[in-house]
Amino acid sequence: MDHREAGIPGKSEPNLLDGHISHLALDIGGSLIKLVYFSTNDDVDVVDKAGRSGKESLGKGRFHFANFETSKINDCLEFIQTKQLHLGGCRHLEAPPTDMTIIKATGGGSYKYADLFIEKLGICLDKEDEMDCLVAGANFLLKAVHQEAFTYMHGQKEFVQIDHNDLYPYLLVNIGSGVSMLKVDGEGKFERVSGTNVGGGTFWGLGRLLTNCKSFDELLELSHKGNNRVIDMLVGDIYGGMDYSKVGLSSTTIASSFGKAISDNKELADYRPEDISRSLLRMISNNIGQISYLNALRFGLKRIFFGGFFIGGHAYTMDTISVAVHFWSKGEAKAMFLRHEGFLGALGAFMSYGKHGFDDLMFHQLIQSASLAGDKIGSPPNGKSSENESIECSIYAS
Ligand SMILES: Nc1ncnc2c1ncn2[C@@H]1O[C@H](COP(=O)(O)OP(=O)(O)O)[C@@H](O)[C@H]1O
Ligand SMILES: CC(C)(COP(=O)(O)O)[C@@H](O)C(=O)NCCC(=O)O
Repeated sequence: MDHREAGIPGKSEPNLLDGHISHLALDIGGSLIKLVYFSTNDDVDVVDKAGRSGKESLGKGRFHFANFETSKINDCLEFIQTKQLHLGGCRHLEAPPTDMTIIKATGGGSYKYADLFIEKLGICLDKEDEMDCLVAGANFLLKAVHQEAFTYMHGQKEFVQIDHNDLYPYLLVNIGSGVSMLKVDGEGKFERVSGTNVGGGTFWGLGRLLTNCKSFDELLELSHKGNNRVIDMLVGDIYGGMDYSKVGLSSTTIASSFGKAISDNKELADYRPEDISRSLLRMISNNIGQISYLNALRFGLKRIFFGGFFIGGHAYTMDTISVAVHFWSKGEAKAMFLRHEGFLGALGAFMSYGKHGFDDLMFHQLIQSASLAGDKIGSPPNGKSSENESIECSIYAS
């Protein structure tokens, strides 16, 4: 479990149980469950449509992020129970107090596990469409959070200044278990233009079988120490060490991922797991980068934002995707990454509280609260809460 919360430098961590958890939203995906919740100490007076007033826990506070493996859903239920996050669901002012708590949720698991949430926590999952949520989450982050988007190439990270008047259209590529590609034209205006079944689940699934790794983080760690050239067939391997310059292929370009394995006369056990992992990571990242660019080209899009937990802020993954986009677009298109890349769906589900019962929910005055170190921008690969991050903001109901 990776749990990121609070952490404004120089400020003390809030005791969440003392504070007020106002809302919880979930994204239950094929691999991971993502939680976003908002904590505040303020109570805000709200007036419902019939003119009745009541207290609603919106105000100045912060978003917190946590994630669990979907296969360990019971840990997630326990976390929600222990932190009493489910008490911060949405209950319409008109509703009698005995009514079941409603929690916004998205992802396939919001259907698959709906009964389990009712049974274990008495929570009714209010399902929101996954693609709607991804887009809402991405638009929110891009518009509201300072230094959210960045480019990453050859070890260089550069934050991208987002011009709110010139954000659309863009291509959103969400790399989860599988990959969805969406052309985004505005708030709630988008089309899912493509996807691929070769995604994060493929890396983890194939990698586990080929290396016997016990965790995703272990597999990723291996890739850092590997050399893909041991297994990949390069252009130079085919062309006697030379470039194939007539078509723009250098000798070091991968001609065929895993291609060396056909002629090496070796068994799986003869290859180092490190090299297998690196080759696999590169194959999948490169393929996604290429398909993304081709879709951007289809619609004349210059900007491609990548989300999803597969990226997880990992330098080598981002580098490979960026190089692929750069290579195929001849430098015309840019791959951009998001700091909260794994939480687009969950944030989008959170935003959807605004559609039901809190019509005028407005997100205001967002302040980035955490400074990030090194090249690890997203969740720590080992799943430990070594990096604290949250988004501090104010929410007003009016
Ligand atoms: N701790 C982890 N356990 C499993 N997969 C992880 C982990 N951290 C990152 N991943 C990667 O993230 C992918 C899931 O990304 P995510 O955006 O959460 O998709 P989904 O919504 O399908 O769960 C996995 O398939 C895997 O490649
Ligand atoms: C089915 C999904 C939308 C589910 O989302 P996920 O849990 O992978 O984040 C996604 O896995 C996907 O888009 N797969 C690719 C399917 C395809 O276009 O071939």
